[in-house]
Amino acid sequence: MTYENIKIHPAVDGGVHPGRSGFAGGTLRCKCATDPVEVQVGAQTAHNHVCGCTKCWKPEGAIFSQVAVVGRDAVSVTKNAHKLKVVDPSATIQRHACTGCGTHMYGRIENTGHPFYGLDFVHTELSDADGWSEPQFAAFVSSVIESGVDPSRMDGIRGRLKELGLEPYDALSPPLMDAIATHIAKSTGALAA
Ligand SMILES: N[C@@H](CCC(=O)N[C@@H](CSCO)C(=O)NCC(=O)O)C(=O)O
Ligand SMILES: [Zn+2]
Ligand SMILES: [Zn+2]
Repeated sequence: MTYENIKIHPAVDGGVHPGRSGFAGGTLRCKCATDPVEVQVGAQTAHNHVCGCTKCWKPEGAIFSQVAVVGRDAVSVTKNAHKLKVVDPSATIQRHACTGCGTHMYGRIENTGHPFYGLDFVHTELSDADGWSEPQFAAFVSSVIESGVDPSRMDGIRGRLKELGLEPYDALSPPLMDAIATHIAKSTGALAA
């Protein structure tokens, strides 16, 4: 059985396109027809994934976002920074969105104690460069229901994700969840630092 007609995200619906080793970054551009915000990302991304959570930015019609991380030092706003505003200042990931078109340009963690402090979250489909790291798994899959996806569609959605090689998880992937737990255990003293 094929689940080919189930749409996940435009970047993967035709099959996952592999990244290129040696790729060193590019420019993300928002969707505004005039004065778009531009963000320079000066490195290859890591841990790219599709995310079903309600907080990550999705292109029109998509039920998943595509989101990767990159060192915050590699990220700089190069055009129209004045259009950016943090979507939810109380969130762990401070998503800087364009007030003109709503596109999230980068998400930053300001809590220095957070396991992922130092990494920014970016949507590399906002760049026309070819070579960004490809998505490796699907995170927060059950959360698409929170955006209004009918629960009866979940078997098909998980089937399609598996067909694409994007193993579905209802949180982050096991290695990332283990990294978070290790960080917490070291900060509480349950594990030696
Ligand atoms: N069911 C919730 C889940 C939201 C959530 O925890 N999202 C994750 C993943 S975002 C990128 O992978 C997270 O880490 N969020 C922290 C934050 O958003 O600040 C929902 O769907 O809303
Ligand atoms: Zn914009
Ligand atoms: Zn998310």
